[in-house]
Order: sequence, then C-alpha cells, then structure tokens
Amino acid sequence: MPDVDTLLTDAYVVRLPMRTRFRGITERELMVFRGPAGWGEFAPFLEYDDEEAANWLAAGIEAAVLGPPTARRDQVPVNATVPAVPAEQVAGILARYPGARTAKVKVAERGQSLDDDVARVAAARQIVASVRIDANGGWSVDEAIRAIRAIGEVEYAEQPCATVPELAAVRRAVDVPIAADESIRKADDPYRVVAADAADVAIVKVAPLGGMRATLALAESIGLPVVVSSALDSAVGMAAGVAAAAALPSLDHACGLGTGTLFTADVAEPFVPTVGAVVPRWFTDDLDLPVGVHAPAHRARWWRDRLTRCHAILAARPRR
Ligand SMILES: O=C(O)CCC(=O)C1=CC=C[C@@H](O)[C@@H]1C(=O)O
Ligand SMILES: [Mg+2]
Repeated sequence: MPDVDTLLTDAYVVRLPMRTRFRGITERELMVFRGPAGWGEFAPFLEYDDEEAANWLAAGIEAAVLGPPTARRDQVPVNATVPAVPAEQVAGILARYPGARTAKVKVAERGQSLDDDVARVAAARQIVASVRIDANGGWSVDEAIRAIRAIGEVEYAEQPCATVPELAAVRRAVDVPIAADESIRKADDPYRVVAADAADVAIVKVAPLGGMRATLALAESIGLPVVVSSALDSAVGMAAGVAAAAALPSLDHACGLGTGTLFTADVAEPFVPTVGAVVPRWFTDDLDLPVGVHAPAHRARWWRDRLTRCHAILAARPRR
C-alpha cells in the first residue's frame, strides 16, 4: 500500500453538481488521486464513519495501484436510474439513457406517498420494457408487501426493508424477486442474506466492498446473480464499476452504472450509456484530471484528513 504522502501528492477534492436531488444530496463531494496504474477514487458519503470509509479507500488504492482486472466483455448493459421525482419528470430522465431497456425507480422516499411511487413506476413502464424499484430500506414489512402489490410486476424490488429478517419476510409474502443492496454493502456479513433466504439478487458496489477484485470474489462466492451498481461515483469510480462488471464470468441483469448522467459536470468524460450500455475504459496515469470542479480549500483539507485516518485504519487491518 502506498504511504499517505504518496497518495496525497496528486490528489484532488471535487464537488460535482447534480441535475436532480438523489439520495438527499444535490452535490457530490469526493476525492480522486493518481497512481501508477491510473486514477482512483475515494468517495465515501459524508456521513460515513472512518471504519466504513476505509473500505472505499481500499477500492481507490486498488484502482490506482493495480488497475482493472481482465475484461470478459466489451460492453456492460446499464439501467436508467430514476430518482424520486414527480411522474411527469420521468420521461425527461429516461431520455438521457438512449436504448436502456431497464429503469430503476426510487420509491419509499420520505415525505412522499405510495400513490407517488405507483405513478412514477407507471410512467417508467410506459417507456422501458422492464422496471425495478429501490426502496433503500424505507418500508416496514407490512408497508413493503402492500406497496409491492400496489406497484405490480417488476424485475425485482431492491432493499424494500432495512434488515435481513425483514427482507426474508417480504420475500416469502410476495411474488416479485427481492434484491439486497444495503444488506450486502453495509453488512458485517454479506452472506447472511443467503443464509436467511432473504434475496434473489445481490447488488454489489465496488467502493463499499473494497475494490473490483473483492467485488468479483464476492460475486463468485455468494451464489446469487449480481448487479454491479454505482455508488454515485465520478467517472473515475465508475471506470472501476464498469471494469468489475466487464470482468464477471456471467452477467444476467443490466447494471446500475449509468449514474454519470445525474451530474452536470464530472472529473473526466463521463460514462454515458448509448444503446443501453457503457463501454469499459480506464483513466490512465498520463491523463491530467480533474477538469474544473474543485471543491473549496476547507473541504479539501477535510478530505485529506479523512483519507489520512482511513489509511491508518487500512494499515492496521490484517492482510487478507
Ligand atoms: O443502481 C442504480 O441504478 C444507480 C445507483 C444507485 O441507485 C445508488 C447509488 C448510490 C447510493 C444509493 O443510494 C443508490 C442505491 O441504493 O442503489
Ligand atoms: Mg440500492
């Protein structure tokens, strides 16, 4: 592992403006740094503690030091991502994903009603062949069962409730497949969803899982079909997500790697889906990034301190 000074030599803190509020934010702050194998990203959400954030640093270091694993496909199908917007805005959002056959629609947003969810999903269904929903754990078991029945057929319902036993209870009660996201990326033991029969699909995200190779290892061992999804990454983090998806032995579902379209500016040329897919590419160390999206100096200091603390956590962890 490179030492902190080396990592911080060519490190930049950026603030990416977003088109639509997503996950409660309208700007995405993160750090990118250059290493011998190219650019890596350090982008834990601001509220994450250092222990959790350290996994994200491991992923950034892997990208910058080792680069991508060997690709097995030259494009990765992606879903459109529809934030919890009013139904009238859905068509405009889907227009940014030409050729996408699948849309993931956010539901269970605080302050909104089930009618809002039903209307948003219906609007998406008029445009794409397949819709999946993501509640981010926002429903109780009863609410989830009621909502899933009201919404009707979907490809899957992602994280309808917060806990693994709740996911299992919903899964027993409804016909639609259940996908686990937070129960994998924020869990001490991602395999609990399997032991509890709580999910049909595993959502895997490179940064919280500690890197592309860790993601591939989990995908291989978890025994569920996987969907590689972004963590609202910049183009640099997205390159790692796309590389992991491209390296999977099998990929049956569209991946959540089209979120570059949610930003109005990025650190580099974003991964924009055309014909429903993105093409793997890598930001090598000869490229000068980022392009004009720097965060204010006090935020840069905050991120450098955070990276330093997370680096110490990684250094103290037993090597796997
Ligand atoms: O999966 C997608 O279509 C895009 C990624 C996405 O939805 C997310 C990215 C980052 C944070 C999460 O709240 C969210 C998710 O829950 O999957
Ligand atoms: Mg999710």
